[in-house]
Amino acid sequence: MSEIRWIVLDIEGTTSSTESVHVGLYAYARPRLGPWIDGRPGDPDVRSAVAQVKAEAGLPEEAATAEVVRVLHEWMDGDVKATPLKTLQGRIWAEGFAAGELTAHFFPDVAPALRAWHEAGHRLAVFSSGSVASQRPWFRHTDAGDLSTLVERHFDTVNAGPKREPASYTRIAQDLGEPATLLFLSDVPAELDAAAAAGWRTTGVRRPGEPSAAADFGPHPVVTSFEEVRVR
Ligand SMILES: CSCCC(=O)C(=O)COP(=O)(O)O
Ligand SMILES: [Mg+2]
Repeated sequence: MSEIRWIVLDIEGTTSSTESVHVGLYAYARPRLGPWIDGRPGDPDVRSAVAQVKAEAGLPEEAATAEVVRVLHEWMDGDVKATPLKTLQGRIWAEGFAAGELTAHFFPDVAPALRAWHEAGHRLAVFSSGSVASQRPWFRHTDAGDLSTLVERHFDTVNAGPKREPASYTRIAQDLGEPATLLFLSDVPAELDAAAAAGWRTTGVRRPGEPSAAADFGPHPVVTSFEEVRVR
């Protein structure tokens, strides 16, 4: 079997608790979305994200910010991983981290494992629905110290594609290397299925108390902690 060169990490439910994302980050973004959008009328990324929200939600182009925010809130309530929502959330969170108002939660086994894997020569990347703009500060401002220097590459639904589609993993492999040398860790079986279909190695992360505790991981190896992940 090929040596594992890159370990690619999902965030929510894998490195970090779902509660910390939903209660910590989502609650931070929720009241800020409207004023934040209205405060950046000339920002091309914000304009593009707002236009995408309207298109995806079937709103007219002239819809008011309040209508857009209503859709964004609905998506957050359903944890819909819509790219324009992730773009807007990510920019707001990045400011929150920079201002010292947010700290990222990591499960206690994660930071020691990342340091050990890095020390052993494995390279680390992230593939999350959370935007790259939010992934970077998430790993920099953590309750386990600054982990950002361990992570060399960041992928999201913009630069790689949807996480449940094999083509996204093929795209990442074109960047990182031979699929059989890439290991993806995730709490979502459909994401692991997509990675495996692209030739990647996979491990399901079933953490007690997380939504994945009841998931069926099918043929994928399963761990409950990063201490159990086989990287050989
Ligand atoms: C930088 S943390 C943002 C987390 C987030 O918004 C998200 O949707 C996480 O989804 P994942 O693909 O990591 O399960
Ligand atoms: Mg996840």
